[in-house]
Amino acid sequence: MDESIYSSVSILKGVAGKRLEALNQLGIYTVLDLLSYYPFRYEDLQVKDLSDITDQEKVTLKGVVIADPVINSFGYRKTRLIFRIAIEQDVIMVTFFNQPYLKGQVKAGEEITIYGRWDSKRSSLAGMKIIGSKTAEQKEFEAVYSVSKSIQQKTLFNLVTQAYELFADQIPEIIPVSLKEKYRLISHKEAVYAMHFPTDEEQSKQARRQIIFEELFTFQMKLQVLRRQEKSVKQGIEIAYHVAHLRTFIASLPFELTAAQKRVVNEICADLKSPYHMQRLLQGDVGSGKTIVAAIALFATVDAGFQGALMVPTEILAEQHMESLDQLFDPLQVKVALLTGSTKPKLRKEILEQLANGSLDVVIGTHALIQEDVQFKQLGLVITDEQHRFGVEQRKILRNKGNNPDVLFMTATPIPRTLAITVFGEMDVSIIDELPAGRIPIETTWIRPKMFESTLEFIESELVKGAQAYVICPLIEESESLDVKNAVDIYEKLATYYEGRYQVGLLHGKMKAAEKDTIMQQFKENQVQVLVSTTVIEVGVNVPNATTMVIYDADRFGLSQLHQLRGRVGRGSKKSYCILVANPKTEIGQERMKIMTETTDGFLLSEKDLELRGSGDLFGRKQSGVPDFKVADIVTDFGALEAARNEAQQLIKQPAFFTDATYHALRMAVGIEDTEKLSFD
Ligand SMILES: Nc1ncnc2c1ncn2[C@@H]1O[C@H](COP(=O)(O)OP(=O)(O)OP(=O)(O)O)[C@@H](O)[C@H]1O
Repeated sequence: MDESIYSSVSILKGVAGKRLEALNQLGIYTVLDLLSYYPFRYEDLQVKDLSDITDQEKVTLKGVVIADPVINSFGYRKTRLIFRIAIEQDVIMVTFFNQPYLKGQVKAGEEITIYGRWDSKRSSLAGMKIIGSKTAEQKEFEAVYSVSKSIQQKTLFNLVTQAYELFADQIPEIIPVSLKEKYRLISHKEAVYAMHFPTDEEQSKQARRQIIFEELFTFQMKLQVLRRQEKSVKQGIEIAYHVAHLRTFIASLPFELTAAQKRVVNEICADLKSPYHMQRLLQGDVGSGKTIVAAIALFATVDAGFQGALMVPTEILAEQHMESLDQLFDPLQVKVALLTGSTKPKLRKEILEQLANGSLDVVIGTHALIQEDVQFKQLGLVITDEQHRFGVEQRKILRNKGNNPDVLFMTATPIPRTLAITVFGEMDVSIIDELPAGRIPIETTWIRPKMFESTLEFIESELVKGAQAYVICPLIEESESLDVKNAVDIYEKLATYYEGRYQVGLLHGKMKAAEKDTIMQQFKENQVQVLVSTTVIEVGVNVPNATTMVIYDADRFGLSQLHQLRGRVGRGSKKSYCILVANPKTEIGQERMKIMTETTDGFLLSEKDLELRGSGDLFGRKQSGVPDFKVADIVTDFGALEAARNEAQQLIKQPAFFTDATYHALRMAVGIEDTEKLSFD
């Protein structure tokens, strides 16, 4: 018989047609899916003492039936089954509406356990179900499933029961015995049983522990397998740079690298030199100095005779990187070019030719880099900045442009460790966890919109000292053109206010690229002192002379985004300020503002963001590939996540730990076709 736990649920009795459809809608296709469809909560059926319960609480009470019940009819075909029970010295009334058939279970002199809603004024219980009598076995917990209109709790529960009875022995055990012992985990079979049919709280806790670990472990194994495949199937490029050249280059920089920068440079360079394909995520808080690390990696690549590409999400950022890299590379005869959507056709053609014949060493650009006609002679390294803004597909296209070049992803959004491990688990991670010396922490204040006028004076007190300021405009959800209107209004207001003393500039997404460049350039050169902008400047912009950041509607941004915006100031040696203008209506909104004023630690903020908003909101769950675990939660189960990751990393090197059965279970869970080989070597 080839019916198995991996077969369609339709092999169960009573599953066909509409019911099958309803199950499918809940994501239940196979018997295993059904058994893994866990209750989202349990009804506590533990018997309570009368002295411990409050009015309208749902409780379980146990007593002795005083006399046989009576049935009253009322209204149209409505009935009331009424009886009294004695609970020690007390007597209470119990009423069941419209369930006259229960009469047979209620017998004078017998013990009975009833679940219902307590009415303390009347000393009565509105019965919901009889959970223990002479004829019914008593449970302390009852599973509650999230169901749809087309399928009922009871039906689902009965199907789960049927599936368990038939297929319990086939419930896959993925976790090797050695790990189970180490983490004192029960078997998956026991866990599945206890998830659906727990008899006490302890059992249900043990079950959750097992399921959480199993989910996280399976996911981490999957990442490890993918990564192994990537490493073994595709050999990377060996970038054999000259250490002495690299040292000279680093020594020529205008500043000494921080210890953290040195560490990540070492990590990246070791990867470049190895014949493996590098997939590394470089994480660093705003202003921590990632650009220079990218520059060093690009230099090493060029030194070894390869080309490098740096892909960024906005033209403004591309321009900015072009400028700073050109300054560094020009004296060394490293040729750099900028390629964006607004590069003129003639220049574009030239750049493409030079990339193809190898006379251009480094190209910096936006998504224009991934167009089909862009070909490289010897692409060795691809760096993508702010990688979560690019889709996976776009990254792949760029990667495929060479002979499997090394890849470095940079992100200024401090991804919480929890997320980094889950989402980017297949990558190596380098972290810059230190800011260059001499930075003064940014002072953040939160004001109400009506106090905005006073900020104008404050800004001026900074302008007087020769510094510059950003003003980020209110957000309009529905329409970018309304955002622009807001920006224009504020721009006009400020331009009038500072007229004759300071120049105010305006920047928004609807402007042409050339206009944006001009205004950015003017701001960089301090010809414009106050830049009014929509959020287009959010990522990467580096004007160290700017010391004030005013953010309108601050409560409508996530903490990570606010931190990004705030990170545009405090990039030099001058003291900087951030003013949040907001009138949050919700408590969470207020808490967010408060947290912002209390810390400038980007990692802490993004952890908080995750707590307050949930991981889905941080990058958009679908895009980020944050897996939808059934029970595990990457924030609260962080400890288990780390353990699972470490174990997966070890185990992938020691396949002997897997028995045929666990190996098969893992293969099924990871979703690897039979024809593919799980690569362990
Ligand atoms: N080791 C260092 N010592 C002093 N200044 C440094 C050092 N490293 C970088 N800087 C300077 O710090 C500023 C911020 O660096 P950079 O623009 O690379 O930050 P970033 O990590 O890209 O930040 P963001 O993600 O916000 O763009 C720049 O002006 C840069 O020249």
